[in-house]
Amino acid sequence: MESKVGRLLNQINEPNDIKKIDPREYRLLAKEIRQFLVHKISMTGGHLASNLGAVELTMALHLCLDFPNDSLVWDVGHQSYTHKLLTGRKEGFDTLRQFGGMSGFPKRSESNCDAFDTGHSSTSISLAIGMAKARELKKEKNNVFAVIGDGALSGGMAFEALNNAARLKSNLVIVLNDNQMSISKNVGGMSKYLGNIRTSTNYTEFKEDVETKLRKSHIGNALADSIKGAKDAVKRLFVPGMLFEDMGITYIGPIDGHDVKQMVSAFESASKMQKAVIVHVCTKKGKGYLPAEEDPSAFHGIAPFKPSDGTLKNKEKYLTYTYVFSRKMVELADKDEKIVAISAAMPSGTGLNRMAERFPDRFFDVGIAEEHAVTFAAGMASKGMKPVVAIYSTFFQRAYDQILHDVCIGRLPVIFAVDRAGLVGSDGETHQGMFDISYFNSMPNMTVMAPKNVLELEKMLEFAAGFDGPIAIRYPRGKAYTGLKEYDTKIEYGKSEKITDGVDIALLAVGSMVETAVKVRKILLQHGIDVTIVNARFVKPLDEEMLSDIGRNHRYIITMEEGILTGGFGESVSHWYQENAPQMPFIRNIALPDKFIEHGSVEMLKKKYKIDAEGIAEKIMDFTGALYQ
Ligand SMILES: Cc1ncc(C[n+]2csc(CCOP(=O)(O)OP(=O)(O)O)c2C)c(N)n1
Ligand SMILES: CC(=O)[C@@H](O)[C@H](O)COP(=O)(O)O
Ligand SMILES: [Mg+2]
Repeated sequence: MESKVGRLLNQINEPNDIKKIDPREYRLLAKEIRQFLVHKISMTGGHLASNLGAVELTMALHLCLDFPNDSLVWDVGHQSYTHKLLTGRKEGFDTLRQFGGMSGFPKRSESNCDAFDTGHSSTSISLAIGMAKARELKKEKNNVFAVIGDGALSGGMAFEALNNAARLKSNLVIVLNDNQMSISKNVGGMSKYLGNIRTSTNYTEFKEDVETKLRKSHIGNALADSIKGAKDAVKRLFVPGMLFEDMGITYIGPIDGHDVKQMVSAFESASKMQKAVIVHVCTKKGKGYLPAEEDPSAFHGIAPFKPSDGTLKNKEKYLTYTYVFSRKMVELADKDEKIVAISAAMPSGTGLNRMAERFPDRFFDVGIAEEHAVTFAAGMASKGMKPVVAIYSTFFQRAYDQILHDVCIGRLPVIFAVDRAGLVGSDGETHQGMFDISYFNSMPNMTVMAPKNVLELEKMLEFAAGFDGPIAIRYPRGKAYTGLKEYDTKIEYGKSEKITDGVDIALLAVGSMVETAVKVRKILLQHGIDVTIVNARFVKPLDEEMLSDIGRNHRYIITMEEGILTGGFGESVSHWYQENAPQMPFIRNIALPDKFIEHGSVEMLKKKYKIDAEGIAEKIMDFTGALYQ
């Protein structure tokens, strides 16, 4: 693959510049874009495969739309790289997903051609309906297009939106980018339906052909009308997209999503109809780069790699919490046949693929449907099963009410494996796992735990498997902590673990923050300050005996958590002392600020927000300054 910006891409520096390109050169332009994407993403990492698949689709959209007047909503937004390129953001690719650099998702702050900031799945149709309605009310004239993948179409919100879209009286074009893939293979009834459409006759051509030919022929209109009636009755047998048509949404397709000309003509026709129209385009995830075509899941979100063969540049192997979780799940499931596992379209991201291989009948991928995943688990738990729902912290946000209403009220034994809890890094503000402590903490009947290291994750999973009630275990992305192995006391409900005994200052740390607390202690020791470290283990319920003890023996109490301050562990601890301590200790809560955290490496972000060891030690010295000057 060549790395330089090609001749045609070089001519595209502003929105709508693509319209100046000679149509005979579209194929070459698509090639240049792919070369550019592979080259740049090989250096920064990013969502390669989805973007390679959407090159011609994005070109066709840009040929039909007028930016920034028209609105184009990208579902999830991970496939918007070509859109960024065609709207004058070539240079941004040097800093893609890096601290201070260009985001990997659409961002209105980055360009007025980005209609909405996205990151979570299945929102595009709702957003686009909202924009179309606003356009109607404001009596404006512009196009509103949504691009949704077949994976994102498995999400409940997308179905809710389709239900609503059928009532639109003005134009809305929903482009369904069907590559038969979510991150892994796409699953479910809708995916099967789309598969059937793909393999059926192209009725769009057929329908027009039959009617036009009849009306033009000497058979005449009367016969055409009567045949049309009969045809309507039988067409359900083989007409593609009839499900959408029956709902009141016009269906066009399936169309080759790598044929710019075909797509342009479909988009132009679709944009003339005063209603919602679905244009179904079929694409290949990873198109044009063999390693990504062969393994689109691996190249969905990829770390920097060698473009020559697609192998990762950083060969360092390290243990992750996800891996430890996946291994332990299989072990637990082996011992207890009531244990089942549920994933919302992320079997490999959560490590549940191991469970899927070992116990295919007890593993369920429900698609991008976090709300359904949780209530489905509640149903199983109500019948005596022990479901483990493994979802990233950021995506569990979707299922707040299902956890609260369907699981917690009935105290059902559902285990929530909260992966990617804490800062995740380069995906940025839509993906940071910083709210889960607060939302799980707010739920009655919920137990919330966080392991300090890999061994403790295993122990917590064992504990949870034998626990009768809702329980969440949160653990972070990336390299797992393997230190402090010697601290492995039995997990007891609501009990913390003392790591070191010091004087005056106690650090009460949650999960990943125990490792940081050990580092903070080292720094403080250099200043002659020895501190007590407590591994909280449980965020909820609080270890009241420990709090009472620590409160009696320490003047300063520092809580530490990798989550937002509001509603978090620190606030619970402060509140407990307020209510229970005869004399209030000085308390400082170390947590993430009440704001959305941008993209960048986790290390940099921790430094910026002063939740790294140095930052925390500095805060502690400031806070306790009077004592130690
Ligand atoms: C609510 C939510 N759950 C999970 C994800 C993780 N996720 C990002 S992209 C993706 C697959 C999307 O598949 P599709 O829409 O078909 O797009 P493709 O990558 O195939 O182009 C998933 C599961 C997410 N972004 N949002
Ligand atoms: C776009 C999206 O939501 C996912 O692809 C996400 O980026 C995956 O994150 P991990 O890399 O942590 O699995
Ligand atoms: Mg897809």
